[in-house]
Amino acid sequence: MRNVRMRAMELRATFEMQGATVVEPPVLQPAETLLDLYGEDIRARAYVTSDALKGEQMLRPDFTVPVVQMHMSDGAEPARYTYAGEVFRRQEHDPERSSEYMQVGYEVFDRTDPAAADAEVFSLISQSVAHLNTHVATGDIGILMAAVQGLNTTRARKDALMRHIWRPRRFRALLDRFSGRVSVPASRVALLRGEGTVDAPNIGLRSAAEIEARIAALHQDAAAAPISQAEMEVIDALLKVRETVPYALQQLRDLAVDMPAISSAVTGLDARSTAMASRGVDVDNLPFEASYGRTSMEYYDGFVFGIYADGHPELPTLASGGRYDALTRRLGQGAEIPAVGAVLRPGLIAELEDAA
Ligand SMILES: N[C@@H](Cc1c[nH]c[nH+]1)C(=O)O
Repeated sequence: MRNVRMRAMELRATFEMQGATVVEPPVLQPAETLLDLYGEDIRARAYVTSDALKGEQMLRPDFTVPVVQMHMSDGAEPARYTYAGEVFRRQEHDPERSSEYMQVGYEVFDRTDPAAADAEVFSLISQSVAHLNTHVATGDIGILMAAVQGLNTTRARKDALMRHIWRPRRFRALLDRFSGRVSVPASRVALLRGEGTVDAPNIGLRSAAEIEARIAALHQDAAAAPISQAEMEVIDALLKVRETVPYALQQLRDLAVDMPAISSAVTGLDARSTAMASRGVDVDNLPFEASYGRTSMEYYDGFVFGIYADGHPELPTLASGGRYDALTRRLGQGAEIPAVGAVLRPGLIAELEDAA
């Protein structure tokens, strides 16, 4: 097989030719400040080690977070960056997958026209794999987030749903509970009635105050009205949207009539499709799934996409990416900038090229 590193450098050079600046974030990254930004899955899969002077360090699980941090501390605007190098993630559930592999990425920080930036990233990345047989999935986490934020329910319930957007089954279970579709477990009912409190020494990780706060939150939640049937129907319909972009847009516009909170996110999808079409993307046949992208990178909050090799369901994505506006805010110390990017996996690309 051809050298993966060389293939990675070639791919990076194509992004450099588009005007991106090459960056080389260190392999060792501060875990205490950065690890939380990835979310639960990556937090459990990062290689973390301690350093007496620098504190907990991790092998970078991706480039996006270090690049955002670098950009927010001293980047000029707008900016385009490219990089190539290894990332590290433990694969405890899937020994077939590598825990160390190369990525080549392209990241755009540009506040002028987010739809155009989405289209730019998508079309450049797609062009890099255009010679291979692939299929694409696209989605928009921002639509689901807007739907959750728009629910007529308590802040605490919305926060819980937002946290679990990334875990579709837990998300579903919460919705079922908040809407009264499933009844409250007997143990919870007993707890709320004040039964079952035992006079035991406090030996757990949580302090007595934390336990009391949690019980108070459960009482508040029990007193809240259920999420209405009508809202649940819109959410159910939204989660099922799986069409080509023009049909998906039609369905989403219909849903926005009943749930105006998603309107501006749907308008964003419309603008992106127009921007993609003007870059030559065949939008009429481009798949869109409202539930797509609820995966390991919890910093996405808008456009998401993945490109897969045809006939290789066992392989991870050849390319994937999305928008992460809120991440720039979290690392920006008051500043923020809309941002979007994606990575290619040169190792998989070279493997498929060799097989062709
Ligand atoms: N960093 C992401 C890919 C990405 C780059 N930019 C935006 N998303 C990953 O490793 O999966």
